[in-house]
Amino acid sequence: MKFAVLGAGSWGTALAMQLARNGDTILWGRDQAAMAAMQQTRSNERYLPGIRFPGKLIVEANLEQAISHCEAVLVVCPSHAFGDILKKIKPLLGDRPLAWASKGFEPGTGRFLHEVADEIIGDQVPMALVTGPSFAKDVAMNKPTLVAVASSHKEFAKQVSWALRSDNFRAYISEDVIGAELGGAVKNVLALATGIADGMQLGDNTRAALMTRGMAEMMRLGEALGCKPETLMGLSGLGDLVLTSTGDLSRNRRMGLALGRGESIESAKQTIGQVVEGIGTTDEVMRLAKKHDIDMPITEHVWKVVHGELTTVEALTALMGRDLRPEFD
Ligand SMILES: NC(=O)C1=CN([C@@H]2O[C@H](COP(=O)(O)OP(=O)(O)OC[C@H]3O[C@@H](n4cnc5c(N)ncnc54)[C@H](O)[C@@H]3O)[C@@H](O)[C@H]2O)C=CC1
Ligand SMILES: O=C(CO)COP(=O)(O)O
Repeated sequence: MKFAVLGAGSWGTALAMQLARNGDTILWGRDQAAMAAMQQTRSNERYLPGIRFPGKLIVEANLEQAISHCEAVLVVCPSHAFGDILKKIKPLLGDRPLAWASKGFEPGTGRFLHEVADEIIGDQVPMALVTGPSFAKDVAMNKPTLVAVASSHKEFAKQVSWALRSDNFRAYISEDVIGAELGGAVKNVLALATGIADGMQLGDNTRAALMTRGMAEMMRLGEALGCKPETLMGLSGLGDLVLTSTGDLSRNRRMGLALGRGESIESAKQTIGQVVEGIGTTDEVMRLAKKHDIDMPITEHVWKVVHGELTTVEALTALMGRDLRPEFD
């Protein structure tokens, strides 16, 4: 199946490279100059410097051309741009199936991306999402990686998973779309939390505690939303939480590290220079937690730090001072 990958940031480029290891794959990005440079160097020097594209990756700066020459579309943009891109491609999509690999919620409404896709595209085409522990750089460098493909259309999930498959890449399929999306979003908030703790040099015990109790928060919210617990314990939840809470390639972790060292969000954003989904996702996870009356103290205290209501030290003191309770309710 020939994909057009829409979004030529680090993850879109890496996924297009992975698909192109198997067959012709189109990579489209909105920045004409950046696409021309990619065409010339056969690499994405801004996001994945020095890593050459496979021969079957086709760089395309024209959106209509990209879609008309593909059999399926994979959208890989920041979550805040997801709805806009879908509206733009809807008239071009025809009966091509649609996948995405963005992680997060629609800002302002807190809707899951599959809800946004359902509203804009409807049941016009099969849909799936790709998620799990996968740093773009490692995938671009062809390091062994496992992801999950979630869809209510099992056949399309299988097609995506086969299109992505290689000696160093395996994609497991799942029918739990909400669980897969929730895991990939909440782990970004928890990567901020563990990053903050590491930036404050609180040590290994603290990181393990935040990851474990953060996981408990994810599971509580997941239960309220009807997710399968095993999805959250799998690649899209725990797997991605471990990766982004411990791996310094994570932009969310690096944002947390900067906040923990006392830097401002704005200055850290400048330094990182790429999308940090966890900042906006914190608002949307809090919105969901309140709506479903779920206790999520780590998320809540990340929210307070991000919104300047507490310093990192005050947040730590407040979390450590909470009432004692059973580990499992
Ligand atoms: N980088 C990674 O390792 C991974 C990223 N993701 C997710 O993939 C999504 C994209 O992230 P990255 O590629 O890493 O971000 P990035 O910061 O590397 O690049 C973002 C790209 O999106 C483009 N973009 C922004 N608004 C757009 C719009 N309205 N229309 C078209 N293009 C637009 C930008 O021009 C830029 O090329 C995020 O949701 C992220 O959480 C998921 C797994 C791994
Ligand atoms: O989702 C990711 C890896 O699975 C990338 O994480 P960051 O967005 O924190 O870099």
